[in-house]
Amino acid sequence: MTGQELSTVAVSAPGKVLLAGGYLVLDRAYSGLVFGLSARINVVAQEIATSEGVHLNEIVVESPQFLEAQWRYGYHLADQDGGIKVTQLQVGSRIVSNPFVETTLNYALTYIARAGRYKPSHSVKAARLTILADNDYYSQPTTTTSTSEPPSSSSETPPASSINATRAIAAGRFARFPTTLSGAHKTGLGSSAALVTALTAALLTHYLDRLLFGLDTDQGRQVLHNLAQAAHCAAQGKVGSGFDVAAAVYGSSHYRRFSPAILGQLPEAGAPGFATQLGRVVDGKEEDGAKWDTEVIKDAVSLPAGVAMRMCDVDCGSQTVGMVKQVLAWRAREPEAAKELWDELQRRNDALAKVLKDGKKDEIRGAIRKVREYVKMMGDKSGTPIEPDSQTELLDALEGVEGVYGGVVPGAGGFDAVALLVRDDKESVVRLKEFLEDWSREKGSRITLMDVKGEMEGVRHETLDHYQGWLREV
Ligand SMILES: Nc1ncnc2c1ncn2[C@@H]1O[C@H](COP(=O)(O)OP(=O)(O)OP(=O)(O)O)[C@@H](O)[C@H]1O
Ligand SMILES: C[C@@](O)(CCOP(=O)(O)O)CC(=O)O
Repeated sequence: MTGQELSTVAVSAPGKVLLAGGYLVLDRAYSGLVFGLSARINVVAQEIATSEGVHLNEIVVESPQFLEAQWRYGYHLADQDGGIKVTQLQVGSRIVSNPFVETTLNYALTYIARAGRYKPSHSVKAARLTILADNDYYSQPTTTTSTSEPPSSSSETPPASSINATRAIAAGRFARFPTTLSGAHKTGLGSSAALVTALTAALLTHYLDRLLFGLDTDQGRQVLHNLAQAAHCAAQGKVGSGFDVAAAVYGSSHYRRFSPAILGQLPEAGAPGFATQLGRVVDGKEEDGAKWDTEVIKDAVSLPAGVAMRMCDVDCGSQTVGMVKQVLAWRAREPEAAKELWDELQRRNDALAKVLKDGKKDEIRGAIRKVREYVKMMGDKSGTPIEPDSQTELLDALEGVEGVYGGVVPGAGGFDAVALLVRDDKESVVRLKEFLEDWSREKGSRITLMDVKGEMEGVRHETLDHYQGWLREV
């Protein structure tokens, strides 16, 4: 595996929205209606060329849209089957960590070294990974300029650091932000899950022979899903429902989570036995006791012709932390009442999915109202602002806009977003934008229609022409 040149590859994975099934989907007894989004995180993997006989143990990851967004890592083979472990190297005067990138490298390189039978760790060749995120992942500042030049591909400093502007440059597909990544305002489209998935897919495709891994095979997508779920859970320090990673891999689907126990036995990256255990979990073989029970039914989800799923960013500054804890605490306190509510809400969510799947446009509004009634009840009973009154008022008023079938607070709910089902034509979008401008003015808030739309497709290969000007020569 050491001699040949590795090809440059580009992949992208979509963001997510959980249209129905928030909280329920945490429990395998229930499920969620998940949409993938047109906003994608793209990753390009390139080999870093070295002079003959020189071994460079370095993986460079960068997000040229942001300031100080370059992460460089050395790597070595950890003792006692601990897998490949990366160590962040200092760039400039300080180290800014990126736990999602670092954990993904530990997990993906460990799996690759094992599957590709790389013996010494330096036979994993040096690589550069460039991350480019579609604009809707982060709120754009109110003012944007209209001239956008991607940075020079030969520049040695991270390209975005040469930008002194105080505004994002958003004219192209990929905006350049005048901030660091931590200073950017996320819109909640699942950037970390799409990033972990796209980065894992790029690494697997770049390093492994096509006979060992193919993104377009069921088996390949399963390996990617399992590996990305494991890395994402480790990076975020908890095992969530995983609907965001499933959306990044498979796109829109009816999703039932995996049993959390599947990841329970996995040692920390670098710890003794990590490599073998990770391989066992990711390959998911029944005879190894590692069978995944995730259910992803793509056929169960679609939108009627002429209907689009759109998202609004509600930028009113208030965020509620600990909502999941609060809802689950109520469920534990009042299991019977909660079960009744969960069961009925599941029926209503399924009814909405069926109306959409069957293309019954005239039943969308009624089905959404029924879902919202129970989501509101879940919030009231648990004392959690899942559909807070300000969002209820907005969603009710939106029903009065011609072309809007209805909308919900997606995912965990709260103050920061609504997802709408709308007629997919220009006139409806113009009316919707005008309505949101008037509403924002009246309420002293800022609600914007994002460009992003619901989309069926999951992870995919891309051609390099999308990234012209953003890639360095290596
Ligand atoms: N463009 C990017 N480049 C590099 N890392 C990124 C990028 N976008 C996101 N990340 C990583 O993902 C983290 C954000 O993950 P987090 O789970 O907080 O947000 P999210 O997935 O967008 O949110 P939500 O789950 O609410 O949709 C960042 O701190 C960074 O580690
Ligand atoms: C509350 C929950 O069910 C959904 C959270 O969705 P979101 O991050 O708000 O899009 C949590 C989960 O599924 O991991």
